[in-house]
Amino acid sequence: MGVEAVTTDVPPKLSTIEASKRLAAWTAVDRHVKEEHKVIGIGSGSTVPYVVERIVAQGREANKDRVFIPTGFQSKELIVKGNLLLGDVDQYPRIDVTLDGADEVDKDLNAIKGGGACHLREKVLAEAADTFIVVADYRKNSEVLGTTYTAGIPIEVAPFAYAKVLQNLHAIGSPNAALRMAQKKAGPVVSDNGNFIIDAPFPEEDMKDPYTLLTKLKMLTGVVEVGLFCHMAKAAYFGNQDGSVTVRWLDGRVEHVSKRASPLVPPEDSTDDEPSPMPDGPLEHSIGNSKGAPAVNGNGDKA
Ligand SMILES: O=C(CO)[C@H](O)[C@H](O)COP(=O)(O)O
Repeated sequence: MGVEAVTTDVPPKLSTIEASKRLAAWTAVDRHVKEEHKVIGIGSGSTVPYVVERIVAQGREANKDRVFIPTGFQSKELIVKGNLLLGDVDQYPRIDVTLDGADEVDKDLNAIKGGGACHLREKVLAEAADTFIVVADYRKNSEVLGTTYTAGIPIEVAPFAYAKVLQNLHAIGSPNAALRMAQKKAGPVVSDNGNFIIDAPFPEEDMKDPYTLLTKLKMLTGVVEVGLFCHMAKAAYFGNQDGSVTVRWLDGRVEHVSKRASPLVPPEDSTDDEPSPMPDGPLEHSIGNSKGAPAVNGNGDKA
């Protein structure tokens, strides 16, 4: 039996930012979590609960023979509370699709991740997936990384090596790199893997070439993983304030899904669409890029 058509109950009123997160998450789930997908990676952060909410709404039948792989404590809880089957990447090193949040995404779909200190497991699940999809609100959609997320690049380090790595980071261009301290505990944040996190801000010139920076940081002995995800996501979905969704694809296309096509808009509301910054095409959304990319269908496959 196929994925059930999801009824769009009018959801509770949310703040604009929360509504944008939900919009991005629901649109991405509707397009990328298909009947044939049986192993699904679930990321971390405040957008991911909406991902799980939408997957649960596909119904018991759709989810009964699926297994869900978490990226940490939070997503494990979401999976368990959603009555979904919990699995581990040990058992399922190949994942059909992983959906995750991000702290910031640049125009080339590079992302900063690790604001929640989960980026080691997040990167493993992103890499293990045939398709990795990022979901976020409009504030995360940037030209260059480090524009809105200014805390620095999250770097997971072996506790034994943290002082040495900090010294290395100060020497290679991040003088303000610092150990992330816990809020309601004396001492550092400890990741789900028992490691420490360093936040390392770098100047814009480094952030413009995140792949080079990533390779440099990964070479430091004691670094376990770096919260720069380069060339990994197939697409990033950003929920906008006006109820539309901007989708950036890995090949450079930028798609605008109008409010009219949103899973959140009940049919009777579909005519009072606000003017869209980009024209609506015949597929209820428009695609544009400077390379004149071909039209795509709702899954991002060539139409
Ligand atoms: O990388 C992450 C955790 O390590 C999160 O995905 C990232 O921090 C985004 O979270 P949010 O959706 O709450 O902004």
